[in-house]
Amino acid sequence: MKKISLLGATGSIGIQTLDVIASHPNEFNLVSMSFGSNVKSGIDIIKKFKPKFVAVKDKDTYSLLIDTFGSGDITFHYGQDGLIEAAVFDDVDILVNAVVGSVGLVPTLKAIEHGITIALANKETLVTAGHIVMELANQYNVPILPVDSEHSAIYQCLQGEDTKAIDKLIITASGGSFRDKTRDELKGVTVEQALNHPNWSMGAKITIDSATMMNKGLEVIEAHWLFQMPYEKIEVLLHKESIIHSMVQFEDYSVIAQLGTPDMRVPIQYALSYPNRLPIHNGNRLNLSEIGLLHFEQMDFDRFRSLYLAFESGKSGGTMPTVLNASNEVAVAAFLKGQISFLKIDEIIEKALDSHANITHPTLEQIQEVDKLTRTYVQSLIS
Ligand SMILES: NC(=O)C1=CN([C@@H]2O[C@H](COP(=O)(O)OP(=O)(O)OC[C@H]3O[C@@H](n4cnc5c(N)ncnc54)[C@H](OP(=O)(O)O)[C@@H]3O)[C@@H](O)[C@H]2O)C=CC1
Ligand SMILES: CC(=O)[C@@H](O)[C@H](O)COP(=O)(O)O
Ligand SMILES: [Mn+2]
Repeated sequence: MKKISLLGATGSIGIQTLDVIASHPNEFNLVSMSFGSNVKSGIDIIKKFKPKFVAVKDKDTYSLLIDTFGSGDITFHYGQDGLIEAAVFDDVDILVNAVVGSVGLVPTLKAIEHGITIALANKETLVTAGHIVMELANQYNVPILPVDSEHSAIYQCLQGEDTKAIDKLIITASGGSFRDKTRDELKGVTVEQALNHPNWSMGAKITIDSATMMNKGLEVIEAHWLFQMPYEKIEVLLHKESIIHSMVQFEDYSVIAQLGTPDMRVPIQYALSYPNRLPIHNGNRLNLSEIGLLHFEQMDFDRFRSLYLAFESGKSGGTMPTVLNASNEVAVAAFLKGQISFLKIDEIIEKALDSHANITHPTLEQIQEVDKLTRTYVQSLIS
């Protein structure tokens, strides 16, 4: 029985992780969890899964939970300290980090220091401080198991392979909600249109990232760190069907791909059951003869400016990816609130990057400072 801590239980990945846990009660046990402000969903989850520890974002939600559940079997906490305690509670075996944004960084680092295996959905953590996370994971010999579908696909393709024989990683991209629009046609697009992803049902932030193609940019940086791969060996291919979740080309030019219907429970479950596989509950079998042709196109870096900015930030390294991530988080939140237009997202990120003096080998404290300053700077641009 693996003891699981789940950060972000009320989110898209969180709910699907709970489905995996519930469908394999002899394999997984939820002992600790966190959520933000979705109290109704949070209370339902607590009643169903009966975790021993629950962390929430703020004190008001914490007080409400104490009123609802009393101070008996479950320990409640809130804020950043709560998130960290939830991550490392009672020597859990696996931390599923499914919060959104760089708030997931410190809990991940603390869990690594406790020797807890990390199942990582929260890609912002690796983007903002990849070198620190990977160095610490090496030092404590802690596996970082990818949950992101493309990275899980690559991880699966690499099982039993010699990573030195990799020619390149090929990350597939659906193209997001506006993949068939020109940049000019993006001028008047609405939040509702942007949230309408063609293949995946996901949280709001990642769905907007997918529409700007920043999601793919973040994934390129995530792949760089997870697989220790130079950027020159990472390619992004437009693949509108989202059937091939990613591929690896080897030096003999053999290509190994992982395919499946778009169902995040598969990579989540693979991370939880690794190195074994388990049957998937109510899954959809991939039927290739029904699908017909699969299509691939090269990426247009002028059309998808965010992808270009992400590659450039990744190659520059240091604190540039931190600025990329923080400016994107603030710009996307502003777009979702109707404060800026869709095309302003790229523009703001580029301004933030242009105005930043890179710190080449930043400490955690420097990263946190740059993250904070970038957020303030971008807020000032917005207002
Ligand atoms: N959704 C998907 O299919 C995929 C997601 N990912 C990545 O996984 C991560 C989660 O994405 P997704 O599930 O879509 O996001 P959601 O927005 O659906 O869920 C985010 C979760 O984090 C909680 N949360 C948000 N802010 C805070 C905070 N400041 N402190 C504590 N908890 C917080 C939310 O709580 P509440 O709702 O209660 O406020 C919610 O439980 C992201 O990094 C995303 O890029 C990667 C691949 C696929
Ligand atoms: C399911 C998943 O992993 C998402 O990151 C998904 O890949 C988004 O799709 P695109 O960014 O390719 O549109
Ligand atoms: Mn992905």
